[in-house]
Amino acid sequence: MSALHHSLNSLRETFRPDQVWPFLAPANAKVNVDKNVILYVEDLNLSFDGFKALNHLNLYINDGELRCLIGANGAGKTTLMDVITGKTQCDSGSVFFGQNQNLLNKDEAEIAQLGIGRKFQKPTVFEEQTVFDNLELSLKTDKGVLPTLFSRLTPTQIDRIDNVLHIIGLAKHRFMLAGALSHGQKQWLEIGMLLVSDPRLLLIDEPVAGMTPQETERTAELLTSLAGERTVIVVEHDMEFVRSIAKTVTVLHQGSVLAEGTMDQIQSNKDVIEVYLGEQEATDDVITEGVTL
Ligand SMILES: Nc1ncnc2c1ncn2[C@@H]1O[C@H](COP(=O)(O)OP(=O)(O)OP(=O)(O)O)[C@@H](O)[C@H]1O
Repeated sequence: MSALHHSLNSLRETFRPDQVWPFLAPANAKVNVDKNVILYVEDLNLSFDGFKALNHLNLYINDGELRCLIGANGAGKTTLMDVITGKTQCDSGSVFFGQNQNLLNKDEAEIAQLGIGRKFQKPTVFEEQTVFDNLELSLKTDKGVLPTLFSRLTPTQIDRIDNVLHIIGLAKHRFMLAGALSHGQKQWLEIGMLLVSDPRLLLIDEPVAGMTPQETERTAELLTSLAGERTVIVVEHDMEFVRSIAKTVTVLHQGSVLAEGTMDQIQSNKDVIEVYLGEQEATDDVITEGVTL
């Protein structure tokens, strides 16, 4: 890059509107986590034609934790994520991001801008674009940054993408077309596409479905490394994977929290055993050690 380009980029960065006028900056700086809780879900209810998908659900997530959310099909996991991210409206209850941000009066875009990123189960990367371009596109369409789709990347933005490429382990593949990546690598790229906007809270749906054992192991490392600085909620059916990453597990059942604790506590929990024994008996599965979820 020429010296002139470099100076122009620095100037552009210095006078970026959101840096000159703080009210244009991404709102995630304004989340109050003084009490160390980043997500408060209280007495949440949602019925579909009389069927209670969410039923007096209470959930508290600490800032920086990695929480796993498990439960049988239809337990309400996706519906809960939909309400948190503004995709679906609840009937009653409250959802706060930090102590001060009421998510129920915000739309999907505002919630994303506050610093909540969601990754759905299926990767939706742009297959015809390179790994780097996918990340660049995400950065430029990040609603926290003013529209810059056709402008050059600033040095800060390039650094941010480089940093994300290293975090997701795709630095060597930056010029590869996303379509040529393995399934696992596509999932990591999509996590990277969230990371470029520096979210505070990541909601990740079934990250290891369809992955090889090696990819699963790498994903466990990745998600574990993301927690701390960020908060991560993972919805997952693969219990071995959950055991490998989770400190605290929340079990949902019929739209409510059935149990919460370490994986060992969950597997020996009376209510969990009762519910899952019933379901296991119905499907004639064999339970070998504690309860198989
Ligand atoms: N838009 C909708 N209209 C009607 N019923 C719905 C709707 N969305 C969800 N449901 C129902 O609400 C219940 C909870 O569904 P949800 O998808 O949240 O479960 P889940 O725990 O995510 O299950 P899975 O593990 O299969 O993804 C299910 O019985 C589902 O059929």
